Amino acid sequence: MQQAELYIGVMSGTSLDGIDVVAVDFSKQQPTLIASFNDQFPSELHELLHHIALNKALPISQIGYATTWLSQCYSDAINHMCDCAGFDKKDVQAIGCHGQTVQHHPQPPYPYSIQLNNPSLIAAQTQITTIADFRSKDLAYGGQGAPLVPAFHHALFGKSDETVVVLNIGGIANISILQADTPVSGYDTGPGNILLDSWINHCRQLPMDEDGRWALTGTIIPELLTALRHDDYFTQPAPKSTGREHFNLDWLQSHLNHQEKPEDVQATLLELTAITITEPLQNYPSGELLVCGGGAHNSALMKRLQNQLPNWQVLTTDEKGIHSDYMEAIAFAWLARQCLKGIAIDMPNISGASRASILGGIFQADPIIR
Ligand SMILES: Nc1ncnc2c1ncn2[C@@H]1O[C@H](COP(=O)(O)OP(=O)(O)OP(=O)(O)O)[C@@H](O)[C@H]1O
Ligand SMILES: CC(=O)N[C@H]1[C@@H]2OC[C@@H](O2)[C@@H](O)[C@@H]1O[C@H](C)C(=O)O
Repeated sequence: MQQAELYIGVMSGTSLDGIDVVAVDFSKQQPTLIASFNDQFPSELHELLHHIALNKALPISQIGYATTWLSQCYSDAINHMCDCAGFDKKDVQAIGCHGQTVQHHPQPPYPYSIQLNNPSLIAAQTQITTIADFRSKDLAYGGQGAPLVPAFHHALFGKSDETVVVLNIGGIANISILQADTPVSGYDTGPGNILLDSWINHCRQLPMDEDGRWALTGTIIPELLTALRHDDYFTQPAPKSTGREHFNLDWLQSHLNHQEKPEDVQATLLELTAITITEPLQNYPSGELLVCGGGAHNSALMKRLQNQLPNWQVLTTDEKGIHSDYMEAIAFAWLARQCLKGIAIDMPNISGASRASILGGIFQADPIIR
């Protein structure tokens, strides 16, 4: 029997909705999800991370404290998943842990992308080699450092004659364009769930607009939609990447006259999200749009995507055998594997980096003391 090739992937994304952990076997043609676990952040940690991500004035000690607490949560989630799945941690080759992005600034002269993470703590608490800091090398070669998943989407789905676009709707939305005879490309289109979550949270203290139900009670405000679409990010050519430091509640409120009905603002945000995702795809006559990330559960948003791309087939990646909630975590398991094997990730057409490079830093597990 073929030996399993087990890796663990850990993702906590810009939505700040918690931690996804997966165990993946790469010994078969398609990665096989062996186990998964989703954990919420403790509410105090959630609030702290939110403050840091919004660049609110905080003593630096709070960043240290949040990093250790977060990494402890990652370790606990990994250990919990391994215990529940009942596999021996010695069989796991490595963990790929993205960390929590709190600032992403790929612009010169001093580009940086900050993910809170303590991979030494994770290696110590899990006794599994841990790989982290996946973005810095790409930034060092002049790339955006994001998005990284298009390389994985390519490895996963290959390229066919038909245009295939993989769309992740997380806090930020990003696309990967897979086309025969064309290098894989991909970039962040702009807001995914971030504005929808922020506005409903501000107005109704809810974490999300489930299935877009509140947005559906409102009416799109054309002037507001036009004003929001005027943001320079949307017309900027790729390579490009963005984050919460740009698209956030303050950004939205700077465009409001505060006479709007709140549900109309939500309807407008849903439309903005759908339009900015589909606009770049209007250049293709047809194709397959494979959606993953939490936004794939937003049925109102999914309907708008299909309406705006009438000649496309809009599906979730579940229909292609990859769990849409765990795509990013699976990608970090894959990135850990590529790093451990010393395989360079081909990013130039995606991030604008000057060369392909081996992404991630390795934090070794320690030998067993007898
Ligand atoms: N049933 C639902 N209806 C509407 N929205 C939903 C639903 N389920 C999940 N979501 C949205 O998905 C979000 C979480 O998505 P996901 O976990 O993919 O984000 P992330 O990984 O944090 O983001 P990123 O990919 O930007 O790093 C939630 O914050 C919520 O907005
Ligand atoms: C800097 C950062 O953390 N960016 C995230 C974010 O979330 C979605 C989008 O923006 C993407 O660019 C990226 O995450 C995925 C995992 C990526 O690098 O492909």
